[in-house]
Amino acid sequence: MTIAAMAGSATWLESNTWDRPEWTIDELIAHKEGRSISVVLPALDEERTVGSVVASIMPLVGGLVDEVVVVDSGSSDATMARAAAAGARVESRESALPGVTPLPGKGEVLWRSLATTVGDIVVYIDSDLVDPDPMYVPRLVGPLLLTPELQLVKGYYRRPLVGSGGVDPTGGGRVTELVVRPLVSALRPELSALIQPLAGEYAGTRELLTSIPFAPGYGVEIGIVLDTLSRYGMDAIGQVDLGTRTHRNRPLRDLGPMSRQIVATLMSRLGIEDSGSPLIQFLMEDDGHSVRRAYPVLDDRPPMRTVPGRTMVGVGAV
Ligand SMILES: O=c1ccn([C@@H]2O[C@H](COP(=O)(O)OP(=O)(O)O[C@H]3O[C@H](CO)[C@@H](O)[C@H](O)[C@H]3O)[C@@H](O)[C@H]2O)c(=O)[nH]1
Ligand SMILES: O=C(O)[C@H](O)COP(=O)(O)O
Repeated sequence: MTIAAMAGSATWLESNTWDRPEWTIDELIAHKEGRSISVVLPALDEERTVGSVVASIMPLVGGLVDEVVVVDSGSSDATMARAAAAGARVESRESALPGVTPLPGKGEVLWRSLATTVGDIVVYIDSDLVDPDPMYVPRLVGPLLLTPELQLVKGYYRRPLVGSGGVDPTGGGRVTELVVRPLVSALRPELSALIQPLAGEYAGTRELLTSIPFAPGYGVEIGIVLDTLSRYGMDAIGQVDLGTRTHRNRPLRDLGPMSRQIVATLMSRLGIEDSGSPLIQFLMEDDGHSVRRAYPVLDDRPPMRTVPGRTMVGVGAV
């Protein structure tokens, strides 16, 4: 933080951005003060990367981290076996929350993870990361452990885009830059200083995460950010520099449906009615085109603490 931040005259960007996180793991452990930390990886067909992401976190278990759980999203490949071999506890959607029929999507597994973990702080890490930095988790929990006002800490980073033309070192984050940040600046400008609102690497308090609804698909991250803002205000949100983050870049045709869902969730949080109409994609082929429709999901999962049988309060060390 800057001197202005420490003097109490800072903007949110100055006071709530940790741009040079240098805590040691031992320092962070000393600040746990009885709080437990769960790390959750959502995974759908990530057999190529999930093992190395788990392996980057396992050395923290028993010290800073209390449990590492991969929640599988219905994979048909060896994701669950690779995650278990790397040392994670692996849960299916059904085992994470028995008795509730699963919905498809990423938000669904993040929501279910709250029923099968106990940490006072929950850290989400995507499982498609390439060469993940072992300091992601320590950096994400640092602000939460040290700053009582915070409820949510998002990672931010440099984002390469790997394509047929090679690597563009800062070309990644296409949905973030072309859809989400422009909409945020139009509709919730106070969030404009949040560098990676869609980051899949973030940490929140159980108190926050169990008290808000979850969009079941790719709307989950923008939903969490907007709900945190409306319930707790900007002072409850922080962001921390994680360095460089490389992941599997999806083709443009997959990012349209993702964007359609994010727009629907964003509008619902702002009280703007969505038509519910699909995004219609015209996929050009050599001899014509095919048409694909992507419908947004407009219903949310309820706050986990309202689900029968789930009291969902922090229970201290695992
Ligand atoms: O139905 C799904 C889809 C994805 N995932 C997992 O979710 C993570 C991120 O999914 P991905 O399709 O790679 O998303 P990105 O293209 O990386 O999209 C960005 O934007 C999304 C929408 O905000 C966020 O969810 C992502 O974390 C963020 O990186 C990966 O571990 C996936 O295996 C699931 O578990 N279930
Ligand atoms: O966060 C995003 O904007 C999407 O995940 C797309 O990211 P990419 O352009 O780095 O693949």
